[in-house]
Amino acid sequence: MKQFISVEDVPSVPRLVDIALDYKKQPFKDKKLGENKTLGMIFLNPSLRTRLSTQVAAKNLGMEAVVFNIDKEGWQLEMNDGVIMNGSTSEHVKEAAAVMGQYFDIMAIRTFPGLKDKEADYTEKYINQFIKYAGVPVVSLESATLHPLQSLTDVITIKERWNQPRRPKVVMTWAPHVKALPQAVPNSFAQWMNGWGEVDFVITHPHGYELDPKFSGSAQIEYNQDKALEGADFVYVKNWSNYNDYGKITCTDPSWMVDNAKLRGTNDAKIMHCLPVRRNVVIADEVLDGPNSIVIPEAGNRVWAAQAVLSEILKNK
Ligand SMILES: CCC[C@H](NC(C)=O)C(=O)O
Ligand SMILES: NC(=O)OP(=O)(O)O
Repeated sequence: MKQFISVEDVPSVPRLVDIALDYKKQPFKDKKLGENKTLGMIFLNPSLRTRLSTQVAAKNLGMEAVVFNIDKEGWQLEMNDGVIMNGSTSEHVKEAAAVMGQYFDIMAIRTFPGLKDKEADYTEKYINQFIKYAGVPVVSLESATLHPLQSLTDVITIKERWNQPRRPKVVMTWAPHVKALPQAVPNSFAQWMNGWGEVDFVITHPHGYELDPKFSGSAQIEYNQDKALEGADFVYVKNWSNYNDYGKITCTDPSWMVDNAKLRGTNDAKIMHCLPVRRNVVIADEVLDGPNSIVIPEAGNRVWAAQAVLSEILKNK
């Protein structure tokens, strides 16, 4: 694997999931693989899980992880090529990315969307500039439209819990939020559920909240949340801002919040969320504190997902 930006960078999802589950059983079996190698982790946005789990994964492989909050600690970056830099930007991404490529063997970067310019976000302008100039493999820590480490984690979490011969019904449901959030996590979850191909996948959301069809793909779309949740084995809860009316919040209906009553029609479904979650806005306390929530072990699996990705890139170097 040369980079990890999307499910399209993964030759075999089942094989990568097995590698991750093997690391979960034997975390230190490849602790020399990354010896004398350095992972640079560049953040343009906040993070808890991605930052900490990827650092632990690097350590498990013997790698040194260097974390840089470039939005707070670095120079203001110019992302547009060919401009006269006489404004507020002090350094061009051409130099910044190339210099960091001199220091690191692998670069990992988080670049949230601006949610203003749909074209800039959906052409992945920012992360593609880093890929173009870094000169080393790049791992996405969540880009404008995708979050592949989270989605690999979610596949791992479903795979390790499902032991019935039939395909599980997995339902991703929109839920309200007080801020306009990216579509990256739901885009990515849909892309991986479709790419993995081992589940019956349904997406439910209010009218107008359709995701980019290139990500929702073959998923069944159901606008009636209760109908969608009938018989669900896994419920993946996530808010996202409107893709069609780009970056806007066009629905604030609190009845989309997931509570125990909402889950009555499911097949005793396990509840998933990438975190951070707004309690009692997105998911009710009674669900998050109940026996069916697996959001904490789901977050724990972030380490094994990152370790599998880093090891596959190191083996390719
Ligand atoms: C992993 C989630 C990161 C981000 N969440 C927030 C709150 O910005 C999102 O919804 O994409
Ligand atoms: N799920 C996830 O990526 O969490 P952070 O934004 O805290 O890294």
